[in-house]
Amino acid sequence: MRIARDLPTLRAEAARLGPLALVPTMGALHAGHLALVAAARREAAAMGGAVAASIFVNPLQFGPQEDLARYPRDEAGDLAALEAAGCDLAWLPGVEAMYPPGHGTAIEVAGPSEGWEGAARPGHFRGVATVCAKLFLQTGARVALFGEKDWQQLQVVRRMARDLDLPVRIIGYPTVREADGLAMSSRNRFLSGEERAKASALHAALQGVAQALAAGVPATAALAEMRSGLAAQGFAVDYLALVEPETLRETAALPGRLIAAARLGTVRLLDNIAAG
Ligand SMILES: Nc1ncnc2c1ncn2[C@@H]1O[C@H](COP(=O)(O)OP(=O)(O)OP(=O)(O)O)[C@@H](O)[C@H]1O
Ligand SMILES: CC(C)(CO)[C@@H](O)C(=O)[O-]
Ligand code: BAL
Repeated sequence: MRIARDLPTLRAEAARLGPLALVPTMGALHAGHLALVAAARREAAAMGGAVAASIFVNPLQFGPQEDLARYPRDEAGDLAALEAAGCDLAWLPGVEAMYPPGHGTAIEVAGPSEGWEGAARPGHFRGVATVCAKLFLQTGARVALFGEKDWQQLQVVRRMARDLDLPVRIIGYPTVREADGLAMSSRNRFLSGEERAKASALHAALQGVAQALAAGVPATAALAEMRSGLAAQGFAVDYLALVEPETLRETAALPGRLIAAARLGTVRLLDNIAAG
C-alpha cells in the first residue's frame, strides 16, 4: 500500500494506479469502514482500477463546542488495517495540506442538509460537502463509497455530486452492526460498560417503529411511543423521525427512512433504517 501525505505524491500515485474507488474516512477504523474498503475492492476490480482510502479528521465539520480534540486517532493501526483489507493507496493530508492559509471556499448543499444533523450541528454539512468535493478532486476518484449509517450525509454528498456534475459515482453501503444491533461507530469506544449494554436499544426501537408502521400504526403515535421508551431507558433523544429517503423531509407516508440521534452520557449515537 502506498501512502501519500501531500498532493503531488497523491496525484502521481493516482495516475499510476488507474481509476480509483475511494473510501473517505476520519480514521479510527472499525469493521464498518473495512466493509466499505472490501466493497471498494469489488468496484475497483470491475473497472480495472484500485482502492484508495483517505484519513482526515476534518476540522471544518466540527462546531466549536464539539469533540474535534477528543476524536479518536490511531494512524498506525488504521494503516495496518487498510493494508490488510487490500487498500492500494492511503491519502493522509494534514490540515495545512487540505486548507492552506487563505483557503476561503466552501460548498453549501441546500435541501438534504437542512434539519436533523444539519440543525444539531450548524455548519457540519458545509464542512462535509467541502472536504468531500476536495477529496474527489484531489484523488480523481471515479467511485466513492459512503456508509448508510450516516444516512443524511450520504444524501448530501449525492446531491452535491449531482448538482456540481462531479464525475464520481456515489455508492451507499448498508450499516455494519455489532451482534446486538448497535451500529458500529468510532465513537462507541467512549460508551461506559453500562451505556454499551443499553445502546442497542436504539436500533431495537427503530425496528419496533418500522414494524408498527407496517402494521398500520400512524407515524406520530409510533414515534411518540419510541421516544418515551428510549427516554425511560436513559437516552436523551435529539430527534427521531420518518423522512423521505432522499430529501430528508419529514413525511407520514411509506416507504420512508426512520432516522434517529440520541445521546447516552456524552456519546451521541446515530442510526437509521428503511420503513415500508
Ligand atoms: N457501521 C458502519 N457501517 C457502514 N459504514 C459505516 C459505519 N460507520 C461508519 N461508516 C462509514 O464510514 C465512513 C467514514 O465514517 P467515519 O470515519 O466518520 O466513521 P464513524 O465510525 O461513523 O465515526 P463517527 O464516530 O464519527 O460517527 C462514512 O461513510 C461512514 O458512513
Ligand atoms: C465523509 C467524511 C470522511 C468527511 O469528512 C466524514 O464525514 C465521515 O467520516 O463520515
Ligand atoms: N460520521 C460523520 C462524521 C462526524 O461525525 O463528523
